[in-house]
This record gives sequence, structure tokens and C-alpha cells, in this order.
Amino acid sequence: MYVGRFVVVGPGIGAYRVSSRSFPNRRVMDRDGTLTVGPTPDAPETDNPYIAYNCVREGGDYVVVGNGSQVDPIAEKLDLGYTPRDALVEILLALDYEKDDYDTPRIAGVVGAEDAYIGIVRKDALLVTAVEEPTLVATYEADEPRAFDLSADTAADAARELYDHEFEHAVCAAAATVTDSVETAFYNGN
Ligand SMILES: NC(=O)c1ncn([C@@H]2O[C@H](COP(=O)(O)O)[C@@H](O)[C@H]2O)c1NC=O
Repeated sequence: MYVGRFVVVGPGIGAYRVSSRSFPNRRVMDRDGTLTVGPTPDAPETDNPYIAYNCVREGGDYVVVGNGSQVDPIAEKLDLGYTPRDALVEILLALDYEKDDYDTPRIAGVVGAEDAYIGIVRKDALLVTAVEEPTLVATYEADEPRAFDLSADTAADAARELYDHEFEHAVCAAAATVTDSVETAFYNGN
């Protein structure tokens, strides 16, 4: 099954995978603790505005994961003291789904040491909810939050677990754990 990009978040852990049919030449890089998705050096040039962005970033006492430019303003709202619910609702509503050929939804998660929230804005809906257990939401097909059987309890294992998941067209993955401190990791398939 092809679900496009997906996030998995639960209290203390969050992960994100890029799956892509159209733009497979991409990788995750670490820039001062923020994880960024971008093209590999050999990638064809494109003017698509949705394929390079920060996918894992700290905000307040939380870590934000997501599939686009919403990650930055959500993190900034958390820095300002917004609750995760309010930061997700406000920014997902403001930016809305992507204006591409697929009306691709924006997806995001907010992970704290003891709590987690997941959200999606589609053309027909805005859903934001707290979650108690690892929960997945994806851009296509699996575009309602659903339980996900995540085995990993480290960031490195979570990135690898999402990369290896059976959903088609894996490109790269990133993850974070949140305790007293934040650990991040990524996996580009090599
Ligand atoms: N976040 C991403 O990495 C990302 N990659 C591709 N997209 C969008 O989704 C469309 C479909 O891409 P694909 O066929 O690779 O699933 C692309 O034209 C692009 O507008 C993205 N936007 C949202 O997921």
C-alpha cells in the first residue's frame, strides 16, 4: 500500500517517514538538532515547494514532527507557550492542505515526555487529538489517526522501524525521543 508521508507519535516518542513516488532523491540532514528533508545532490531540479522542509524540530518542552513547512510555526507557538492542541489547530488551519495536484494533507505530531498529539488538515477536515499510545496518520489512504504497533523505544530504532515498514516507496525517516532531554536520529537507507 502507498500512503505517502506518515507520522507516528506517542508519549515520549515520535517518528516520520518520507515515502515518495515522485521525488525519491531526498534525504534527512541534521542542522543543529533540527532534522531537515531535502534533495540529494544528484536530484533533478524542481520548483515543487513542498518537498524540502524541517521535519523534526524542538518547540518549548516538545518536539514537533511533520511533512512540511507547518513544523516551524507549530514549534514557534509551543515556544510561546501555546498548548500542543492550540498550536496544531491554529497552524494547520492557517496553512491548510497543500495546493498540489493531490490536495496533499498536512500532517503533524507534537511529542512531550508524558503526552502527545496528532493532527491532519485535509481538504474536507481538520482533525487534532491527544493520543495515549503510538498513533499513525498519513497523507493518503491512512488519513485518519489510527493505532500503530511501534516496537522502538529509541530515536534510532524508531527511524529504522518506520523506514523498514511495508508501506511502499520508502525514501528516508527521522525520529525523536523526549525525556528530560531530546534525542534525534534519522535513517536514509544506507
Ligand atoms: N512532504 C513531502 O515530503 C512531500 N513529498 C511530496 N509531496 C507532495 O505530494 C505530491 C505527490 O508526491 P508523491 O507522488 O511522491 O506521493 C507531490 O507532488 C508534492 O506536492 C510532499 N508534500 C506533503 O507530503
